[in-house]
Amino acid sequence: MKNNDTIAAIATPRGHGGIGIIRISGPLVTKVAYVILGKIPKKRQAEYLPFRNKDGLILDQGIALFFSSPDSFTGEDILELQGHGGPVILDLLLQQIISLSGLRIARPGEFLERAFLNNKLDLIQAEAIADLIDASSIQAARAAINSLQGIFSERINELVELLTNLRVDIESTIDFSEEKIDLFSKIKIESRINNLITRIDSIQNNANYGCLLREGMKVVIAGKPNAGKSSLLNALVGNDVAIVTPIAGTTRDVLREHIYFLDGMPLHITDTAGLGHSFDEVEKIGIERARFEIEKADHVLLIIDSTTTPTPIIDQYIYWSIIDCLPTNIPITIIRNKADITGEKICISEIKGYPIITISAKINLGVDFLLTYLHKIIGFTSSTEGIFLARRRHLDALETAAKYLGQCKLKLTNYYANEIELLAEDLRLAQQALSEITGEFSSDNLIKKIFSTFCIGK
Ligand SMILES: Nc1nc2c(c(=O)[nH]1)N(C=O)[C@@H](CNc1ccc(C(=O)N[C@@H](CCC(=O)O)C(=O)O)cc1)CN2
Repeated sequence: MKNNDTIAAIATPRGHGGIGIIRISGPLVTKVAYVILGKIPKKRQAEYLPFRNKDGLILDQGIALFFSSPDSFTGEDILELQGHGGPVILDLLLQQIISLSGLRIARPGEFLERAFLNNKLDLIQAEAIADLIDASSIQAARAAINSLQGIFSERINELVELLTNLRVDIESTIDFSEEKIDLFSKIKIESRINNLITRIDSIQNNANYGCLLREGMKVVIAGKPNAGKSSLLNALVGNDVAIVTPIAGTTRDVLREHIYFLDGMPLHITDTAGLGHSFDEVEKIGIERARFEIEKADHVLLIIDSTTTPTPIIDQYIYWSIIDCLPTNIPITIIRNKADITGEKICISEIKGYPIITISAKINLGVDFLLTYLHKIIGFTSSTEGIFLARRRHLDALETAAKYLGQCKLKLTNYYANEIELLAEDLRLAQQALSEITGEFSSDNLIKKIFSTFCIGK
């Protein structure tokens, strides 16, 4: 797809800074250079020049950089005007540029979109740039760099190539035989499908990990009023973010979530209203919201006041009445709080398959132990070696591809020899799902949607 219009935008954040950059991309870049600089700068060489308006008035004095098509970030002609970083001066310069006919302000992500459409990078790499900019930890940034360098794309492309070869072989069988596979071919195809399944499984593991690094995990603290939910939140995030009082029901509404970085992975911790039975209208709304939060959780920390429940076994009623009203598919860890009062040892035990950790949130006893435990159950390490950042969209596509490969294998195992074209169809659908990850076969709508979430000037 060729773009005829030339786009311009301020590429640096708004505000006062040392340097501010305006980037222009498209066929009219040389015209802009003549108007603003009076010349076309030498390719890929920084030149210190006055930036003028149409009447020759100097607006700023800075560095100009010219990249000629196709050797540029977008693949088009690009001019960068690196001036002083003040909003007034940059706006004035940008106004001058877009007042030239054929020029307009770029949409968010449009430079990257053009780079993608001109095959400078694939969709994974474009997304990795956005994720690199938005990275909230060193580990997430490293993983984004890995994706940007093509580690993820390479693994998808390898898989697509193996799939294509297998499809070609199977489809030629359809063409030339009587749609039957002999036993020898069947075994060979089966081993090739198994190889694909193993590979996709390993990519899925890596991508799950990368997605966790990007999105983090949602941990919800739940429990009866006054069990110490807010104290636990404070102990975990390390400052007094929630109001803690000994009056039951202080947390009337769900508090905003707080982020704690566990080896670079964001833990989104939400403290909820007490899960008691309240007759107070305001508190009832809080409890409803708490349930809503719990349903979206990856992990629930169900906190119990150990002073009112001397041993977990005795007070089964309290545990199970709460657990019974929680969704069954979300892992729950029971936290026995207030060990400073009961003098209980910091430990981990288990009841009916639920892990129980004894702590004192108030005096910060066992909180590190709890974090180490969370760390372990997530299976998270701080190493980003070979880890690439992934998005939910990638996980969904990988799952679809894995589903079709699984179906294909099943059909082959059951040896529906006369359904060989169905095998080929499964492989085609698996390949299509994978190609959507890199953007090779993505719909225009999906591509527009992805790029529109990027920032202006990117
Ligand atoms: N001043 C400035 N700094 C920047 C960018 C930019 O656009 N301008 N970038 C923007 O995001 C990033 C760097 N990304 C870039 C990617 C490709 C090319 C480029 O010129 N590619 C050519 C030539 C490659 C080569 O010589 O090896 C090409 O792909 O053909 C430039 C910058 C970060 N820093």
